[in-house]
Amino acid sequence: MKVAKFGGTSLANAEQIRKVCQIVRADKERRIVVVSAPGKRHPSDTKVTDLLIAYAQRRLNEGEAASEKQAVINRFVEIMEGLELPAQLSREIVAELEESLAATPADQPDRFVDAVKAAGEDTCAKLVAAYLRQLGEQAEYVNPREAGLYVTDEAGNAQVLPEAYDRLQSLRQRQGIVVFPGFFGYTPDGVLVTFSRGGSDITGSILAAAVKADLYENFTDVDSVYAVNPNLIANPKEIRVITYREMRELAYSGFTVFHEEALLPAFRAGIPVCIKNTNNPAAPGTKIVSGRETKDAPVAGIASDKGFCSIYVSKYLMNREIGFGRRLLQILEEEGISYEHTPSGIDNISVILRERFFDEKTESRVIKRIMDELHVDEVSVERNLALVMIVGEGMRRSVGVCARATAALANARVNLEMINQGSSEVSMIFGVKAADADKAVLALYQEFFTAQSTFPQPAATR
Ligand SMILES: Nc1ncnc2c1ncn2[C@@H]1O[C@H](COP(=O)(O)OP(=O)(O)O)[C@@H](O)[C@H]1O
Ligand SMILES: N[C@@H](CC(=O)OP(=O)(O)O)C(=O)O
Repeated sequence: MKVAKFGGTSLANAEQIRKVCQIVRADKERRIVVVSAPGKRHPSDTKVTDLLIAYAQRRLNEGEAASEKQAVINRFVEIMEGLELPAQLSREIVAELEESLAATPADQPDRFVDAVKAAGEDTCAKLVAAYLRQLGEQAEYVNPREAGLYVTDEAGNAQVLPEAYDRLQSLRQRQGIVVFPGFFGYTPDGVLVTFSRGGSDITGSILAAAVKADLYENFTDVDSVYAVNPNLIANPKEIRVITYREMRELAYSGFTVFHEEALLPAFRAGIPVCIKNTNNPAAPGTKIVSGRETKDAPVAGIASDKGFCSIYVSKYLMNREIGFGRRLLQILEEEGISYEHTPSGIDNISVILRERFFDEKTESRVIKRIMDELHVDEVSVERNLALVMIVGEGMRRSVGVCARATAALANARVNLEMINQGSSEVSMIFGVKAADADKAVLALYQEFFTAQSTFPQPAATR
């Protein structure tokens, strides 16, 4: 049995949905289909999820949002007309959509926004199931609440609860094709909560783990995962096979093609994942597995992500002060801030954070606490940083990867703010100014993936 997830661009209009259904029908093993909400039809278009967010925000601010509501309905009506679904059925689907949108924000705006956002995936699943039936397939829409996709109560950032897996297992016994909306689940008390953005990938992975699928297929709009974001470099090297660990690191730092939280359920259950293209299903795609041969090249991929900042703290004899690191991180914990990395020297330590958790008010509070409570010599904050990451299982066995990377960055005149090699040795992170991030990625790509390397190639050590 396979679980196949289709992303927003794969469902953007009637023509795309026809392709999706053709792919589903082409393999009898594709028994569970997870759908996103319709995405962009062209680069300047708006995803249905973003239309829904605009609707929810305006309802919250102004009480009504008629034109935003109509924009959502129009997208679905256009799709259903294009698929030639019976008028009565289309009216029923639209009526259910309108019912979800009519919910009152009351005093829990987060819950209202989540319920509205989920309507995109929910409506899409209903109409895809209807279209599959129109094609003669036995197909049913399954609601995450009825199926037992239980999640935590964190609006817009749900986490699956362990008991969900047992409940969802029974999907395996269903006859015909199950069409399941991605992106949301319910708390055990019945409150709808969405995953973070891009979270339909997570739904697919959870279902694949729960039903012990042979394969989790993730259909998107590119032939494969590439060694670098194809929006930065044209026609980059395709990755055929990548490990869960490599993909997790790359997804963390900018490979938006697969949600970083989506790997864990499949990984724990040992389910292989394949990223494929709805517009070119014959292409082999990228397989994510637990282990792979690494003799060809040390680096599998290069990713970058902006929006980081760094708190630099120095204090003479910091290395002798027992508990210094804990007390520093405790200040962040008490302020509700998660941190990303902590590169350190003998008498200094930097804490790298996502800027979105560190506005100016928080910054002044945290800096004051660090000075008052830790009596440091110096504390400063640097903003507008990017993290550029090179990732590869083969790096562990290769000499000189760091030298090659830093030489390439130096040649491109990129100043390094920070270097961090994770203890797993699967990745190396370079902190650079956000304005230099693309230049850094290009320089590293040329070094590790093209014949333009200027550095002597060292041999593998063991
Ligand atoms: N390294 C990469 N390899 C492939 N695609 C990437 C990579 N990094 C970023 N992307 C982007 O991810 C997009 C697919 O992800 P997404 O838009 O979330 O798809 P979907 O709507 O199918 O879920 C691609 O169109 C591409 O622009
Ligand atoms: N529709 C949701 C969830 C999702 O996974 O979408 P996509 O498959 O288009 O990335 C979002 O836009 O966040």
